[in-house]
Amino acid sequence: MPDTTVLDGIAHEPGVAKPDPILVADGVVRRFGGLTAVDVKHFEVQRNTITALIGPNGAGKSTFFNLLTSFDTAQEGSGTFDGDPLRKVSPHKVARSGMVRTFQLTKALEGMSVMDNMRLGAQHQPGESLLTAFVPPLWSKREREVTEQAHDLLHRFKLYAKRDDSAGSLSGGQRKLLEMARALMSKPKMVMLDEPMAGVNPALTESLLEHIVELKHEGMTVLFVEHDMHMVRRISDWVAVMAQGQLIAEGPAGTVMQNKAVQDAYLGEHHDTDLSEGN
Ligand SMILES: Nc1ncnc2c1ncn2[C@@H]1O[C@H](COP(=O)(O)OP(=O)(O)OP(=O)(O)O)[C@@H](O)[C@H]1O
Repeated sequence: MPDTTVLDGIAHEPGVAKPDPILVADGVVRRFGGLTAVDVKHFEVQRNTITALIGPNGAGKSTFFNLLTSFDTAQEGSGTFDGDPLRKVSPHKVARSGMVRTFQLTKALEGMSVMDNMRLGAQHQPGESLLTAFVPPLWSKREREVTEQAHDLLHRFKLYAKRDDSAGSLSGGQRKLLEMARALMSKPKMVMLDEPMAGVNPALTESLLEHIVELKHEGMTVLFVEHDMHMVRRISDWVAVMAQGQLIAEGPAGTVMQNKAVQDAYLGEHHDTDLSEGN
């Protein structure tokens, strides 16, 4: 079982240091023309915990998430993942180093079968090399391993019966499950989830929550961006709040949602989000 009590003694302050951070960002600035979308002085994600990144619309969450996953490049700043520098590394290299993010299914992926989507997810595994691709005996062994791993994950995510269906035929919730299952094909240390609950009907919500908690129990670290406060409260060990590009609060869900700066940020820009206990 992961030991999340390690966060118990940590100050509830933005940018606070953690005992064993797997991801560290320092002085990250991203501007679009005259607009500073992200200006985060310091941010650490504790290993083997579930951390939520929340904030009102336009706070800079997606931009920061893209920077952390190397899908975008900051004008200033640096970061490390598991001790290695993050800057100017391609997303594929990041995946190989053990950090993976989920993607919404694009049109091209929707046209492919569930199983082919899973195979694509295996492309950037740490052990993969050009040699494997060009030596047929190695290739077929690898192919068998990938198929086996995909079948295991599809069973676990209750998508096995759909393995030959096109990904585009799946329901909103099943797509989210496939996005997660596909990400796990790369055997990551850290999983970055972009709004895992968006478009998921209540029937599958519970199952998705359980799968995310399970990732932590298997030793992975999870960072997710989410608007659904109910989910944030249910599964997060730690919550980081952004507003106007900056990190304005950090701490356990209950604490940050009581924070005056957080309540003001939401009241100012996102009237339909209820931060109260009932949510
Ligand atoms: N490619 C871009 N070009 C110009 N401005 C951008 C770009 N991407 C983001 N922005 C701006 O940067 C700011 C932060 O946007 P971002 O999407 O990161 O916020 P967010 O917190 O993820 O919002 P939401 O919760 O609504 O998705 C916004 O003002 C947005 O308009």
